[in-house]
Amino acid sequence: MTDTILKVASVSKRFGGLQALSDVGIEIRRGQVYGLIGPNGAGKTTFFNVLTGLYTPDSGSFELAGQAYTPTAVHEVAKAGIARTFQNIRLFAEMTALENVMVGRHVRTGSGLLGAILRTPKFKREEREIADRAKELLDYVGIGKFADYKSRTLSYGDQRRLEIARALATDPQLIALDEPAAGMNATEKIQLRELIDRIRNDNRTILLIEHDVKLVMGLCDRVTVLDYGKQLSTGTPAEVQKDPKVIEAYLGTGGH
Ligand SMILES: Nc1ncnc2c1ncn2[C@@H]1O[C@H](COP(=O)(O)OP(=O)(O)OP(=O)(O)O)[C@@H](O)[C@H]1O
Repeated sequence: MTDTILKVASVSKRFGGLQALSDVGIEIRRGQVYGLIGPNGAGKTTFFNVLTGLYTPDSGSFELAGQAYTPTAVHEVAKAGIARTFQNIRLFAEMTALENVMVGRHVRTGSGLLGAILRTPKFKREEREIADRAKELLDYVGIGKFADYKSRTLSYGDQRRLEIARALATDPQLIALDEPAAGMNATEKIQLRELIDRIRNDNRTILLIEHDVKLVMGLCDRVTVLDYGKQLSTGTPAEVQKDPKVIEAYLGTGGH
C-alpha cells in the first residue's frame, strides 16, 4: 500500500485572462495534515474546486492512493474517497443534524433507489446501520446531543463540526476542509484543533485551507503557500515561515 494519498502534478486553471492556478503540484502522505495557505485570491479555493470536480483543470494529473484519479462529478469524487467541506457552510438547513450526516453515509450504501421505494429488508437494515454510524460520528465531533435538532438551529461552530461529521461519513481517504475555523471564536478554534488532531490520530489524512496562520502552523505537518496562482513555497511550517518569498507575499510589496 502506498504511503502517498494524494499526488497532484502541474495543475493549471485559467478564467479568461486570469491564471488562477499555474503549474501547482502537491503530495500528501497518509496521516498528514497538509495546509494550503496564501493571501486572498491566491487560488486556494480554485485548487479545492479542481480537486473535487467542480472545475475542470486546463492541465494536470491526479493520483489518489496510487491510482490515477480524474475529478469529475462531485458524487464520483466522494466515491473515489475525497470528502470536503465548504467555506460557506452547505448543510440541509431544515434537516436534523443526524439526517445531514446520514446523507453523507449514503454514498457508501448499496440498496439503491428501488430498495428505498420498496423498503426492502436490506434497505431497512442499511438505514438502521447508517443512523447508528451517523450518531457515532456526531458524538465523535462532539455534537451528539444535537442529533435531532434542525441543522440551522446549531451554532456556527457546531455547524462546521456537523459538516466535518458529514464528510467523515463517506469514509474518505482524504478530507478537504475549506477554512474550517472561519468565524469561530477562540474557544471554538481550540476545540477545532483538538478535533482535527483526533481525526489525524485516527489515521485519516487532511488537506486544509485556512487563513488563521497560527492554527496552520501549529497543526500542519506540511504547508504549501500559493500566491497569484503560483506555488511560492512548500515545506514544514518552520521552513515555510522562514522563506523570504513567503514573508514578502504576506508582509511585503504586494499590498494584498
Ligand atoms: N468561477 C470563476 N470565474 C472567474 N474567476 C474566478 C472564478 N473562481 C475564482 N476566480 C478568480 O480566481 C482567483 C483565485 O480565487 P480563489 O477563490 O481560488 O482564491 P482563494 O485563495 O481561495 O481566495 P480567498 O482566500 O479569498 O478565498 C481570484 O482572482 C478569483 O477572482
